[in-house]
Amino acid sequence: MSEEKKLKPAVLWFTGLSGSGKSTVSERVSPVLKERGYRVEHLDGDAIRDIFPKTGFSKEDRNAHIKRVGYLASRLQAHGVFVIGSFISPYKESRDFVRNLCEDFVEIYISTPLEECERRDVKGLYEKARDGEITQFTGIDDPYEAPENPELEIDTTDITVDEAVERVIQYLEER
Ligand SMILES: Nc1ncnc2c1ncn2[C@@H]1O[C@H](COP(=O)(O)OS(=O)(=O)O)[C@@H](OP(=O)(O)O)[C@H]1O
Ligand SMILES: Nc1ncnc2c1ncn2[C@@H]1O[C@H](COP(=O)(O)OP(=O)(O)O)[C@@H](O)[C@H]1O
Repeated sequence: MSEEKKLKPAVLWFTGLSGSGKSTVSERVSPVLKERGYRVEHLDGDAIRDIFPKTGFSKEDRNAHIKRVGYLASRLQAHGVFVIGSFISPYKESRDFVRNLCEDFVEIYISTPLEECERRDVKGLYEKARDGEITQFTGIDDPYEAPENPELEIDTTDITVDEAVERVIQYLEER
C-alpha cells in the first residue's frame, strides 16, 4: 500500500448556493481528515445561525457573519487545525476578507447550478422563496457572486458524494 501524503492544515472554505452540496460534501471530508490524524473543526452556516439566531440575511448581516466566522477559522488554523467552513458566503468582499486573514485559504466553489439546487429543494426553502413566503433568498431575490479564481470548483449535479470528496482530498494531496 502506498504511503499517505502528509497534508498541510488549511481553511477549506465551501461556498455555493443553498442545496448545492456544501454541507453534504464537507461533512464527509471531515472524517477522512480525522482518520488521517488531523485535528478538524467544521463550522457550518446553519449550525452557527442556530446558536446566534439574530443573524439576518441582508448584505450587511451576511458580510458581518462571514467576517466573524472567518476570523474564528483563521485563529483555529493558526493553531494547526484543519478548518472546514460551509457557508453560502455570497459576497466576494467578505470571502476575500477571510482569504486575507487566513495563512492558507482554499476556496472550494460548489458550483451546482440554481436549477439543480431548486430541483433538490432539500429544505423546501426555494418553494417558499418563489411563493414570496421568505425574501432575500440567495439565487431567487438575493445575489450570489460566484468566485472568479477558486482553488477548486465542483458541480455536484452528475457526480456522487464520494467522487466530490475524492476531488477535495486529491486537490489537498497534489497542491
Ligand atoms: N434568505 C435566505 N438566504 C439564504 N439562506 C437562507 C435564507 N433563509 C434561511 N436560509 C438558511 O440559512 C442557511 C445559510 O446560512 P449561511 O450562514 O451559510 O448564509 S450566508 O453565508 O450568511 O449567506 C441556508 O442553509 P444551506 O441550505 O445549508 O445553504 C438556509 O437553510
Ligand atoms: N455529489 C453530491 N454531493 C453533494 N450533495 C449531493 C450530491 N448528489 C446529490 N446530493 C444531494 O444534494 C443535497 C445537498 O444539500 P446540502 O448538502 O444541504 O447543500 P448545502 O449545504 O449547500 O445547502 C443533499 O440532499 C444531497 O444528498
